[in-house]
Amino acid sequence: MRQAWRVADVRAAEQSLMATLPEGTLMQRAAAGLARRCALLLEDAGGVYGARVVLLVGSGDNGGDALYAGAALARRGAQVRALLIRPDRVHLAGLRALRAAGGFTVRELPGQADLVVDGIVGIGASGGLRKPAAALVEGLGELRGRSGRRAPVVAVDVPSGVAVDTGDVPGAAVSADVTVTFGCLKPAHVVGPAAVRCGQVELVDIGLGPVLRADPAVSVPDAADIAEWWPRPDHASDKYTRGVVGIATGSATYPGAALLGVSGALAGPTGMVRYAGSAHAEVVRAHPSVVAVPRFPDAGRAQAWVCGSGLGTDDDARTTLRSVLATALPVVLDADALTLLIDGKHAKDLRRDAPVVVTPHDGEFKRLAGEAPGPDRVGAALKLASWMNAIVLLKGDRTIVATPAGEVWVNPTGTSALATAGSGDVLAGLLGSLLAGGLPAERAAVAAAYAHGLAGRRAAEEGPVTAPDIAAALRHTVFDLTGQ
Ligand SMILES: NC(=O)C1=CN([C@@H]2O[C@H](COP(=O)(O)OP(=O)(O)OC[C@H]3O[C@@H](n4cnc5c(N)ncnc54)[C@H](OP(=O)(O)O)[C@@H]3O)[C@@H](O)[C@H]2O)[C@@H](O)CC1
Ligand SMILES: Nc1ncnc2c1ncn2[C@@H]1O[C@H](COP(=O)(O)OP(=O)(O)O)[C@@H](O)[C@H]1O
Repeated sequence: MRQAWRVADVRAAEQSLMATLPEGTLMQRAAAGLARRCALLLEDAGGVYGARVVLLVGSGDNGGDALYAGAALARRGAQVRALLIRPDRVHLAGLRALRAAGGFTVRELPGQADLVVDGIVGIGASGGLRKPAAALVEGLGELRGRSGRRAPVVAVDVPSGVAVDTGDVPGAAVSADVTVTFGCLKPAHVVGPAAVRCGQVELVDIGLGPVLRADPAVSVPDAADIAEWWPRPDHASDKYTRGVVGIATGSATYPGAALLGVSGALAGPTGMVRYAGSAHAEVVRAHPSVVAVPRFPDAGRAQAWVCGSGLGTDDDARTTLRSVLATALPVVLDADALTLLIDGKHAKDLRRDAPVVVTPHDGEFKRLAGEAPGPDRVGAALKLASWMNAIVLLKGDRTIVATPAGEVWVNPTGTSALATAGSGDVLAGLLGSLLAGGLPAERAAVAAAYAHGLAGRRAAEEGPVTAPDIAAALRHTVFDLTGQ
């Protein structure tokens, strides 16, 4: 698992660490790590000696990092030019170091470069990127160097122009190939459109870990977490002890939603899938192992229910939702179930002892919360989770899972291949199976999003992706993750 901290917490940790160290130590550590990564990129593209390096240098310590790293590269024979955003305000010691190493300043962006270092602004940024920096960053991706290669852009700490604590990109911003960050990750590295701007993120240890005492703003699961959490059968298991998941989705009008939810559930860890709804005949035809009945009261016992997509919003659908919520079981509410909650004004404080996971996309979120997630997706998901007293899985490129207790996870495996009709139905079914298999609701949501994203990627390797392809790829994905 990786974790990211907010700027105020990073600053506090840096202050307490700096108090124990000679002045400038942290910047030297940061710049050394930055120079090392830049040198690796240049070595891959013809060597450091003679390479043309352009530094974009803002007026704060972010610019200082860039200048010291530039000095290190100049000492290895690179031609380093620094474009100072505000020549009247620059990290003077860093500039002296660059000049002493043979680097110099320029007034305009050179026509050619083998590497660009973005040190315009780091965690001290406030608001969108201002002029003249805003105009400067637009053309960066076009710079070319030796043998016509596009110059990679290395961002110092964060790409300039992103909102560090929220991951929003309010205006012009750098798109980096590599972001070298210091001490710990920040939310912009993992969430929102900013995460995409970071490229590959490399963390340089500057000794911050032991003094970073605040709770992280977000956690990011990795494959080892998911493998550890995923329920597995053992020699004493039978189909019931592995858990039974119930699917109450789809309708005569939308049988596909039922089929997709069931196919997601079948890829999960439970020993049995039950289905209740008017698509029962189609479900059994496509998936003979499923026990399917037309009505929820006749469905038999399950350990968790999934309710919503394709269900419709008529009286029958309302009755089914009411029955599902009346159980003492964990439930996943998706799509039409969310609409029914809103129409019935029942979204606030669901007051159930067993957990509820709601899985809105942005449109559903807007209807549930009364406003779109906006630029702070993590903050918005947390607010809705607290208001509903439910776990919120806010779908998107970096799907967010937020709990009423204030924990937040961001899924790193998303792919735009998932943006296809019915993909969310597969996710809801899988999530229900993980809940029924005994995972705590927060972990079930995180694990489902993780595996769903990997399955989308895997399916995309074979061509354009539809929701059944995601469900099919889930089996292989789960095997890769868990060895079973
Ligand atoms: N602290 C540490 O121990 C360590 C810190 N380290 C490094 O320091 C960085 C933080 O440095 P920092 O605090 O000097 O802030 P920084 O990101 O350079 O920005 C401030 C400058 O930017 C300007 N500016 C602001 N917003 C702007 C905008 N929208 N558009 C344009 N300009 C804008 C602002 O101008 P002003 O608003 O004052 O006019 C001010 O001049 C951190 O990210 C890391 O790289 C590492 O060395 C490791 C140890
Ligand atoms: N651009 C994107 N990048 C990555 N994942 C996406 C993107 N757009 C949508 N997704 C994912 O695709 C799924 C779509 O779900 P949903 O909107 O409920 O679709 P449907 O209702 O058709 O099943 C979600 O898991 C969401 O996170």
